[in-house]
Amino acid sequence: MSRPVTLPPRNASDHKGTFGRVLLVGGSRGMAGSISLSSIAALHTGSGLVSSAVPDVVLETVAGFHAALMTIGLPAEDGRFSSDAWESLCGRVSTQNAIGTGPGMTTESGSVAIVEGLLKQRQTPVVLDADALNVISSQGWLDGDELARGKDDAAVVFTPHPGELSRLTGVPASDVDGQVRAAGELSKRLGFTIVVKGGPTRVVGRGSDDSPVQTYVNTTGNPAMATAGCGDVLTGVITSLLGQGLCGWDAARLGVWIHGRAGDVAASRISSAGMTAVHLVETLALIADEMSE
Ligand SMILES: NC(=O)C1=CN([C@@H]2O[C@H](COP(=O)(O)OP(=O)(O)OC[C@H]3O[C@@H](n4cnc5c(N)ncnc54)[C@H](O)[C@@H]3O)[C@@H](O)[C@H]2O)[C@@H](O)CC1
Ligand SMILES: Nc1ncnc2c1ncn2[C@@H]1O[C@H](COP(=O)(O)OP(=O)(O)O)[C@@H](O)[C@H]1O
Ligand SMILES: [Mg+2]
Repeated sequence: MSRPVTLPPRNASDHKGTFGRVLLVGGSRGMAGSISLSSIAALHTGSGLVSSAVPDVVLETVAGFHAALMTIGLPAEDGRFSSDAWESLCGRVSTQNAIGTGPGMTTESGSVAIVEGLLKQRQTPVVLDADALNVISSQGWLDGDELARGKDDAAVVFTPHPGELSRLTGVPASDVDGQVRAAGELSKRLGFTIVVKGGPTRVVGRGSDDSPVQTYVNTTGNPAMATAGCGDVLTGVITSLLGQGLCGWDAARLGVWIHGRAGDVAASRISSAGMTAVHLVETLALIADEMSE
């Protein structure tokens, strides 16, 4: 049960500001649950303040999932972000300790502008998942080195499943070793940390600017997690850990570890076939102290 890295224990003088302010951006009409799961996962892994920025047509739905969540309604069209959503969001970016985006947001023009804006800014760490990654592949933004991170830039963490990674790299989902190699090349070229999801999940990245790209193989998790929304939960976990001050490499490794551990505990308490992402996110709250010394 060895953790790849630990969080410090909480002190008596700590307050919510100590544990970071994070923002989860995504969702659409029909996929309001995805970004809600990400946001609740951030609350359940220790973030002090969590907001969800969603198309305003789903604001009440998302707010109704958890009373501790703050919600920001962004301009919407046909149930998803409209092209001016980024203009409403961009002023809030620098107020956050970390931002996660992608779950449930579709790849329409509003999402394209949000992903572009978040990649261009370099102050706030970001996690990109699901449709944020699909936007990047469809726009061909990985072809050049424009997105490359320098040593003073905030972390970028990608969390693709094999289908998304195939769209990003061209390596088919069936070629696991090839996908890990392609993720390593991407990480080396652009300085990102890349979570290659699967059984087991691998994290590819580097701990500091002068260390080589490494691969961490996660030891937790199981096939009960092969159910809708479990990846959305991971997006929120890693965003939460970045917001608590971990670097991309540490947030991704500890994130996949606690996420898989919650999956193991939930599967044994519920059942392998019957466990859902809701059980997973509830279990995270019960075991979150396992991340601390
Ligand atoms: N409750 C919700 O609102 C949910 C919304 N979701 C959203 O639904 C949208 C579509 O995402 P999906 O991931 O379902 O669709 P995708 O089309 O990205 O992924 C599904 C395909 O990817 C491949 N794939 C996925 N995992 C694989 C694996 N382990 N091995 C091999 N191939 C694999 C398969 O070809 C599969 O058909 C996203 O916006 C996503 O965030 C999902 O996250 C599920 C839950
Ligand atoms: N067989 C498995 N073994 C271990 N973990 C798994 C397995 N199947 C799925 N998972 C985990 O569940 C999550 C699924 O993510 P993803 O495909 O993005 O789901 P969704 O988009 O539906 O939320 C990943 O973190 C993955 O590692
Ligand atoms: Mg996913």
